[in-house]
Amino acid sequence: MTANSADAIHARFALRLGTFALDVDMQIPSRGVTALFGHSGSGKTTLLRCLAGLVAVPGGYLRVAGDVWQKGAMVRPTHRRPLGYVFQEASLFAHLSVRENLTYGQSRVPAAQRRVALDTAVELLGIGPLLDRRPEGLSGGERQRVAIARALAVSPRWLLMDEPLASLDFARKQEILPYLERLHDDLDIPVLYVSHAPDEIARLADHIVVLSEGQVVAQGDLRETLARLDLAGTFANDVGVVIEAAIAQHDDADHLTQLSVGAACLYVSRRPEAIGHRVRVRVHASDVSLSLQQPQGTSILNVLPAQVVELADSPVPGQVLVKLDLGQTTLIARISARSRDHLAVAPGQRLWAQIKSVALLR
Ligand SMILES: Nc1ncnc2c1ncn2[C@@H]1O[C@H](COP(=O)(O)OP(=O)(O)OP(=O)(O)O)[C@@H](O)[C@H]1O
Repeated sequence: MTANSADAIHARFALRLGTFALDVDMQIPSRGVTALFGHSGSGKTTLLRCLAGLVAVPGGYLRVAGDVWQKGAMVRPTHRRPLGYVFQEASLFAHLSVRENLTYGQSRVPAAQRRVALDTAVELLGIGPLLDRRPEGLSGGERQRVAIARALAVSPRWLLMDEPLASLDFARKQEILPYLERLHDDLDIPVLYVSHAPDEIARLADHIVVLSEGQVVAQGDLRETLARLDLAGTFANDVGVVIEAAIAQHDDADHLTQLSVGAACLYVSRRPEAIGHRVRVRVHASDVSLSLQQPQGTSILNVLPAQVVELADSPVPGQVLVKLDLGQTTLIARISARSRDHLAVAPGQRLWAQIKSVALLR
């Protein structure tokens, strides 16, 4: 399904809050995870509040999977929108157990409209052992998993997640991300996932909407959008691509996994998935360097033949971004302007891209 199909989610809102103006027209697929990306103050939470019906926007329009939630004078109130909403901080009822928090949410949904069984939500988020505990005794990561399960328990037609990992430290984030990936793989509920962490987005999303100063500056397929050099200013120091590849071979002795990317291969840290499984790898532009000849005697494991597609200035002075075609995938390299001149890098040129091994051995 594409973002333009009749079944897509379509939202159009324009409003002013003090000096801030939101003016958004977004169409996203009604399957998979869409990232809503933008810097602090770009309007992400305001847009989510419009979608949830928490902000009155006269003249707004919202259609979710063929169902119109707002049009003209018709505005469906928040409590009648089949939505799950997960906030930065889990807002659970402190006086109720985890189980009661979940059943409270579900009891608001008529039995005939329940599409997600409580057991499924509990199992997907791995919170079975926590059911009889009170929120106060849970870690931040556990609380957030319960909040996500509670949002699922209302059988939403759409799940809005507003930086659900923002309040967690790195270790807790790593603990929750696999559960979010499971939602992505196992549930047929579209998710709008707000984040300003490109690495998180790269792991979870299929589609992206980029907001800047209240306006949509890009929307589309995640991999194509991350590879756009004209958006480099938005991603600043985090410019990089997402490569989707199949697991070709494991090398247990060296703790490596070989991925096949078209005709080329890429070494990454030993992955747990089986051979043939498709995985995503994010490659930061700052971890890619260029060489005119095939490097010999180098410690770099990943050296791939590439062709220059285009060049653009980097947001960092004195550096440039080079978009490279690897056959079935794209890379971006960030090199110094001096190296560009020294190597005379130009569109159409064939050269070698080297990806710093440690970058992929995390
Ligand atoms: N009720 C309000 N009155 C006036 N200005 C507001 C109001 N609500 C939000 N704003 C302003 O609107 C802008 C967008 O805020 P919003 O919270 O949507 O941004 P955000 O992208 O979610 O930011 P963050 O990533 O920091 O959470 C900000 O400049 C904010 O100060």
